[in-house]
Amino acid sequence: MSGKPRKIVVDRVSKRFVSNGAELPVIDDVSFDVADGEFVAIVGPSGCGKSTLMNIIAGFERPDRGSVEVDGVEHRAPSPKGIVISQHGSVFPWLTVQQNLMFGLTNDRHADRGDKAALADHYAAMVGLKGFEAAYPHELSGGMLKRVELARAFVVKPEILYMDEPFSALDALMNLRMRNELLRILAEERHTVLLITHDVEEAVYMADRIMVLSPRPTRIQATFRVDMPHPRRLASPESQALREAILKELGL
Ligand SMILES: Nc1ncnc2c1ncn2[C@@H]1O[C@H](COP(=O)(O)OP(=O)(O)OP(=O)(O)O)[C@@H](O)[C@H]1O
Repeated sequence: MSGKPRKIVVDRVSKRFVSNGAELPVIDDVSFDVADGEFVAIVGPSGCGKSTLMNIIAGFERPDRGSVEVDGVEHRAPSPKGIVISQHGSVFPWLTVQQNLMFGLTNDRHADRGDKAALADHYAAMVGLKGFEAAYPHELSGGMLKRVELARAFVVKPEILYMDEPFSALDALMNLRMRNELLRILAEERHTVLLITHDVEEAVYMADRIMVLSPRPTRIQATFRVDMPHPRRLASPESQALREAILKELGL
């Protein structure tokens, strides 16, 4: 992270839930930084607390102890600097693709409706949805819907993208396409990305750094820096060695 400003600082975050009167410790003293423009992937065993950690970092959940800072300011609620893309999807079914993309654009930033529509169409084209601006979500495939979602996140130009298993509902081919789409957009527009995934190859293919979380209550078990240039080849000896090392950390 040499020289780059720190975008996100997670400092000694702990969290437990109380469920049926029993305490469930989920996050145990987790600290890490994310540099401005860095792509950090988080992998970990099922149920270890990845989504909880992401929710805390994105400001949707409060930690019991510790803090999260974004640009040096403590982050206690969701901020317009960041946008979440989750596996559940958040496209409005009653709006067209263009209307969905225009939804997050506030009036003060984008003078008139024509500007907003042009921006929406630009991002629709960017994710390969040119010609589908007037289509409704039910007229699109699952992969196209995911692309609407990606465009919807990018159109508001967030500084931080919080991605929680964003492509896990897609088939393998579409998953690969979306990874490349995302990398292409990131090469054009710099964003800081935090990605949660259970797919080790997805992390190896895209991230600058991969953190492996331990089983619950989760801690950072290992960190791997990925210095390979893009486009990466998952079949390369370097990628394979990294994948093996991460799987070993996960006990697989
Ligand atoms: N609001 C809540 N109240 C009580 N328990 C919760 C709550 N949210 C999460 N948990 C529990 O915390 C633990 C961690 O959940 P979390 O969703 O963060 O894990 P995860 O690593 O994202 O899981 P997965 O890999 O299966 O998506 C689980 O045991 C879950 O049941």
